[in-house]
Amino acid sequence: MLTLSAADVDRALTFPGLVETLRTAFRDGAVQPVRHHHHVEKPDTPASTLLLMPAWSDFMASGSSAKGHMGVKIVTVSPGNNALGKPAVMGVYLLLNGVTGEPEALIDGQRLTQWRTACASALAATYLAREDASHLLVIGAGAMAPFLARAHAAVRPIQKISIWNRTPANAEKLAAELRAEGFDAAAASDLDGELATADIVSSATISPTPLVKGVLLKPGTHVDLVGGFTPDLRESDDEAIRRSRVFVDTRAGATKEAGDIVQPLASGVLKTDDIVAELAELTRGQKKGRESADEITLFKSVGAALEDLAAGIAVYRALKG
Ligand SMILES: NC(=O)C1=CN([C@@H]2O[C@H](COP(=O)(O)OP(=O)(O)OC[C@H]3O[C@@H](n4cnc5c(N)ncnc54)[C@H](OP(=O)(O)O)[C@@H]3O)[C@@H](O)[C@H]2O)C=CC1
Repeated sequence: MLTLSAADVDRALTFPGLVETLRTAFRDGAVQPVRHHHHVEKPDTPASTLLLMPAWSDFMASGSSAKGHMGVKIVTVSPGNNALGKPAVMGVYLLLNGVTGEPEALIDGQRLTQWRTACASALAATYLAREDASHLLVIGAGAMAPFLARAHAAVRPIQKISIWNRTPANAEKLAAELRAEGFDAAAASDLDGELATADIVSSATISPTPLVKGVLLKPGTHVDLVGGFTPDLRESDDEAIRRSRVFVDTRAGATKEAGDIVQPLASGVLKTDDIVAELAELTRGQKKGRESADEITLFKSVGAALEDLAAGIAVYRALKG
């Protein structure tokens, strides 16, 4: 069995490559049971969330077990980690042979998650962001943020990246990292001003209260919400939902787990039928993404085990020798 580190994952993947891998994976589908979502209470730090995310190749649909894989991600989200200077998301991915169940690779789950989440957002942006989107606002400067910047820049002609973060010093640090990679990136202090001018707003925070205020968004904006992963977390307000055509990674996940969708559904601001499409429907051409230059589109992701399986297979194939 291969043991693959974050550096191995970085070596194996490219942003345009993984976007296309995920496009194929969502189009073809995989078996992905509802993930286990456990709340781990602790006396002296905020509760952790423990997620168990299995998926396997849809052997019955393909009619062949020859090329399949099974896999499971064990991932935790511990908001208290930020105060310790550590990222909230930790995890491992175990890839198994689809026929025999033999372990094939144990992959750094944190890094696999960063790549597949960012590329799922970029995949959505290929359907939902304006083709000429050039100003990206990233909200949050944690582990996900640089991956979201790189992934969006791989699918749209991004000229300028603004980064707003609760702790400004972390936004400055990320901006410097992205500038060293050749991006025109700068930390921003005026979130409202940035929301009013950005073409793509990509948010990956653990904020319990909305940061993306819908009233400020300009026509044509694409909003990419990555952060909120429980019904009580929320990155966008009701007005953002009201003004947008709303898309999700999976209806099953987003309508159950994402506060940005669950809360407006509960209050009646959003109806189930208002969710235009999930990624599988976009990739299969069953539903259309952006329909006009002026509409505001909003994509909410909570993550899907199929993304980990597809990314895990891509890493394994690239490195197995
Ligand atoms: N949709 C999906 O598939 C995935 C979603 N996620 C989610 O994305 C989010 C970010 O993940 P990641 O970058 O790995 O996490 P990190 O822990 O590395 O970063 C957390 C970020 O959130 C900010 N933040 C934390 N608390 C608040 C708050 N109360 N108000 C405003 N900002 C806050 C932090 O700011 P500061 O620098 O000030 O601490 C930091 O920018 C998490 O919620 C995670 O669960 C992650 C992976 C996959």
